[in-house]
This record gives sequence, structure tokens and C-alpha cells, in this order.
Amino acid sequence: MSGDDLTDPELASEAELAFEGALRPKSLEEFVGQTRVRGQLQLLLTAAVMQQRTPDHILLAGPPGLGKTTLAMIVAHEGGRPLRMSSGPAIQHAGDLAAILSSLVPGEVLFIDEIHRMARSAEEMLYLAMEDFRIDIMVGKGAGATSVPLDLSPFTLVGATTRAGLLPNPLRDRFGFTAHLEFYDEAELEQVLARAAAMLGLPIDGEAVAEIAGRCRGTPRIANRLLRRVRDYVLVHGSGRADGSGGRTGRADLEAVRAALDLYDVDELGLDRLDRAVMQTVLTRFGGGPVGLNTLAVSVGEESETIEAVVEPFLVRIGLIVRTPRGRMATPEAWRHFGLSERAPDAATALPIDDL
Ligand SMILES: Nc1ncnc2c1ncn2[C@@H]1O[C@H](COP(=O)(O)OP(=O)(O)OP(=O)(O)O)[C@@H](O)[C@H]1O
Repeated sequence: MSGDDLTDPELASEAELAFEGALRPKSLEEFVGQTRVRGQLQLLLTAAVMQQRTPDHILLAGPPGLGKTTLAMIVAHEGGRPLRMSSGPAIQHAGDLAAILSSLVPGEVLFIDEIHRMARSAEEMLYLAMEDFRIDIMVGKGAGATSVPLDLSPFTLVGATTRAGLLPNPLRDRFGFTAHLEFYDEAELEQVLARAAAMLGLPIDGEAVAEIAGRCRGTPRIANRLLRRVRDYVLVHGSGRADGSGGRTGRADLEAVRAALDLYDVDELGLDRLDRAVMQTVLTRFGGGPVGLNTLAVSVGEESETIEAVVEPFLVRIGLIVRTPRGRMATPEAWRHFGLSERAPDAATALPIDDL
């Protein structure tokens, strides 16, 4: 994994998936942060148990790596229900969805990740399934085609999306509850990291934990990933102390964290190359903006969906960019962070991307 990939909340290698699986909290109580969402979910799940029915359908919205899959697993686990996992891109025809829905057992939790990427025909089938636990299956073709109703077992749909705005209203309205996951604050990330370090058997200093928490884009997935790189660093070099007194099995200290994260090009705000490229484009090529999303995406050679769902929410959150009706604009803080003084757009004097 390169330095860029290290802070990409969407990427996850197989080894990382196994590692994530081991670190996933299994209950709402163990789940760190998102206090409001946790309270709302707890109420919804408890009420369903008291009424002996399947919980309402749940939509989890928010940037990648904040715990949507983990929460879906918890919904199943807390209710002692089986879990079926699928994803929008895997459902390209209504038939794909019909096959899944018709094989659900009573009370099963169906998790559909990236639900906004499901085929339109499947989406329409889902409306009836969510509302009446029923689907209509088309048999035959052309004039002779007939629709045959099929009853389904009651189930709970947990949909996850990084782009709630892309879901058609009829689908969004059929979820009984929508949870908007927020980036985690540093105290919460410190808890995530301390828990993960303990599970990895990695002794780590408090200030080292705080340093990682400040550089992981408010995202537990990145926090855990950076922690793994720090663990590697300590394993190979010992702790970061100049005198090497940490030894090969040393503690992860502040020096080790700084050395490991600098090695992977993760700066003190957690910005990676793509973030920096976006900021540089806004600042130097467009004089601080406003600049439209598509122009920005083309300028940095990235898909606008990635800029909108992954890069921008974080840059907005840390106050480097604001969204205005006319486009994205850099804040005074952005000019300061990049050591530039505000000036008019001037393509001729734009810095090459590698200068930042
Ligand atoms: N609140 C939390 N407390 C502790 N660990 C967490 C929390 N949220 C997420 N994690 C950790 O972060 C990792 C990523 O979480 P998860 O896969 O649930 O994110 P996601 O939002 O579903 O991401 P994606 O949309 O990319 O699938 C998991 O391994 C989990 O251990």
C-alpha cells in the first residue's frame, strides 16, 4: 500500500479486511462515538424486541470508514439475527435482488452497501419489498408476460451510502430511520486507537495515540491503518527514541509515530496527496475559488464522486474549504496551511503539484 492509499478510506486490502474484522466492535456499547446515532439505534432495536417484530429499515449515511458496516453487523448481532451482506454494484438486475430477497429467512438483516449504486429496476422492486414484504416477479416476455406475486419473510434492510442525496425519494422515504454518521473527534479516535492497540498487544504512549488521532482524517478505518504502520515501524526499528532504548519490541512512542507517518507522507492534518492536489488546484489555479466540483475533479484527474464523497467532506470539516452556491472556496486557514498568500488565479504561476 502506498502513502496515498494509506489515507484512502475507501481502499481496503484483504489483510486489512481480516484485521478490520477482528477489531470491529460487536455491540452498541463497544462502539465508540456517534453517541446520538447509537442512542437512536438502541431505542429502535429495543422497541422492536418489546413488540416482537423486525426492526424498521435503517439507512446509514456518511463518508467511508466511519462504521456503517460495523453498525449493520451490530444491528444483526444485538437482535440475534442472521446477516446477509450485499452491495449496490453487485445488484445490476432486478433478478439479482429477487434471488437475495426470496431466500431471506424470517427476521434476517439484509445489508446493502453502496445502495445508491443499485440498478434502477432493482430499486423499484425494493419499494414493495420494504413496504409489504412482497415482490412481483415477471414471468415470460412481451405480450404474454405476467407478474406473479411472491411473499417474503419479514426482514430488516440496512442500507449504507456515502451519498444519501443520490437516493431517489421513494427509496429514502421507506427507511424508518436514517442515521447520519459524522467524522470522529480526536478524543473518540483516541479511544478507538487505544482499544485497537490493546487488541494488537502493542504498548503505546498516550501522546503517540494523540498524534495518530490528529492525523487520521476523523476516520476509524484510517486510525487503525496508521496504527498498523506504526506497529510495523516499532517492530523493525524499535521505538523512535534516538538512542534506540526502546529496543525491537519497544513501545510505540511519539517519535516512532512521527517517523512512521512522515515515511508514509501523511501530514500533521492527515492530508494526503489527493487532498493536497485538490487544495493546490483551488488555491493556485483558481485563486482560492469559487470552483465547481466537476472542474476540480477534471483538474486533479479524479472522479467527481470521489472528490465529493471522500475528499471534500474532510476538507470542509477541517475548515480548509467552504461550499458556496457558486462553488468551492479556500478559507484563509487553507492559504496559511499551505504557506501561500492570497492572490488572483494565474495559471502561468501555478505551482506544480509536487511543490506542495
Ligand atoms: N465506532 C467505532 N469504534 C471502533 N472501531 C470502529 C468504529 N467505527 C469503525 N471502526 C473500525 O473501522 C473499520 C471500518 O469500519 P466499517 O467497515 O464499519 O466502515 P464503513 O463506514 O462501513 O466503511 P465503507 O463504507 O467503506 O464500507 C472497522 O474495522 C472498525 O473496526
